[in-house]
Amino acid sequence: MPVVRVLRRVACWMLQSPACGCRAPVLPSRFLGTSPRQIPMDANFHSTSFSEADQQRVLITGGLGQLGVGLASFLRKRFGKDNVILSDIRKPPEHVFLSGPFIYSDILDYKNLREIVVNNRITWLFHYSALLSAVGEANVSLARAVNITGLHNVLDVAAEHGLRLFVPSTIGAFGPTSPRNPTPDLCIQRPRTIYGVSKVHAELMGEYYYYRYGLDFRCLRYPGIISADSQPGGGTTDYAVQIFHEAVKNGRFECNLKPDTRLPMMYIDDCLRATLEVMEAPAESLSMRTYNISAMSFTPEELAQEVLKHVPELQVTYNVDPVRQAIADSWPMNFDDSNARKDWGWKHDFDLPELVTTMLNFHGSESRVAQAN
Ligand SMILES: NC(=O)c1ccc[n+]([C@@H]2O[C@H](COP(=O)([O-])OP(=O)(O)OC[C@H]3O[C@@H](n4cnc5c(N)ncnc54)[C@H](O)[C@@H]3O)[C@@H](O)[C@H]2O)c1
Ligand SMILES: C[C@@H](O)[C@H](N)C(=O)O
Repeated sequence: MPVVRVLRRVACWMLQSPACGCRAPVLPSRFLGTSPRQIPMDANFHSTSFSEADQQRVLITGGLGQLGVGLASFLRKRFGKDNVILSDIRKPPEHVFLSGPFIYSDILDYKNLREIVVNNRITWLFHYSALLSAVGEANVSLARAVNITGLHNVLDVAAEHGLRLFVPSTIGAFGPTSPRNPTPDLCIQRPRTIYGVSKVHAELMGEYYYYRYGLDFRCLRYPGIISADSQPGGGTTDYAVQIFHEAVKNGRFECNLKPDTRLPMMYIDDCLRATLEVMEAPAESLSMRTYNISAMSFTPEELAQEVLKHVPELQVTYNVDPVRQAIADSWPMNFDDSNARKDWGWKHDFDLPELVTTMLNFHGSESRVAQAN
């Protein structure tokens, strides 16, 4: 039954992971484009000169945004200061520049990216460069270039040099026709922002490179991330960071989303720990390459109520930004992350009360917290 045998081989290639052993290279060559991106026929993407036991050499792209500096400091504790290179197209502030290796890297410049990976013997790449949801809508062509063309460069470099690649996705990869409460890992994804479209593209391209070329692609869909010592880069969930700055600075906060807009959120420490955990998870524990992760879900009103317990004089008003509101209304309200919990043991530490206390403590309001308790 030769037809059945052929169909079985094709199905095996399409359905199984590269680790299954039955996926002999089905196609004769691995061309990802024209020179300089040609990948030789005999390339083996798993045969770098580094084994799992070796010291990782890490590159973070887009590292000067809300999350990258925290990620670098977290990974440096694990891999050593000099083994984690932060990169961006912006000039780093002095404390960042002095805290460990920093390098200029424009992800739109493929040769520059490849040179950095080769010269620094990079083994793991965390790809953080992006234009977020609100700024993306304000500059669609730049968002398309950075989020889509930039991703292609990163995928090709990672595949060419056998890197383990982490790309964050987002709650924004879902849209109004997705189930929103809760949103599972696998469901309809028809986002209506360029940011969301580019992130669905990233999820699919990464998974395609995994199945097609054996690229070790790992991806988490982050909720809105809340951080104390870094500013958000122009997203829809930014209000949940800004309320803390404003509460402490001047006791007033004007929210740009309606009071009952429910979105999934996470404290940055949980986000960074999840990122390292999924990167270190044994390949055989990963039943998927893209996972939802979740911690809490709240509305501006609920967040304000929790902050008011510590800063009773805080005045919150609402002045809705129609662009951000339309985006938020199309996003998940609650995120189902049961697969991450089952497969690689994901568990969050911070719920809303711990988040609020931690954020206010960081902003120097310990005295107010003490007074309120
Ligand atoms: N912050 C969140 O709440 C959140 C939630 C979900 C997913 N994510 C994802 O996590 C990643 C990091 O997010 P963030 O909040 O730090 O973003 P950010 O907007 O704060 O930072 C992005 C960085 O990318 C850099 N960048 C822009 N163009 C570049 C280019 N051509 N080459 C290299 N770098 C370039 C910018 O200079 C900036 O420092 C992004 O991919 C984002 O989509 C973030
Ligand atoms: C949710 C996330 O991807 C980002 N904070 C945004 O609002 O655009």
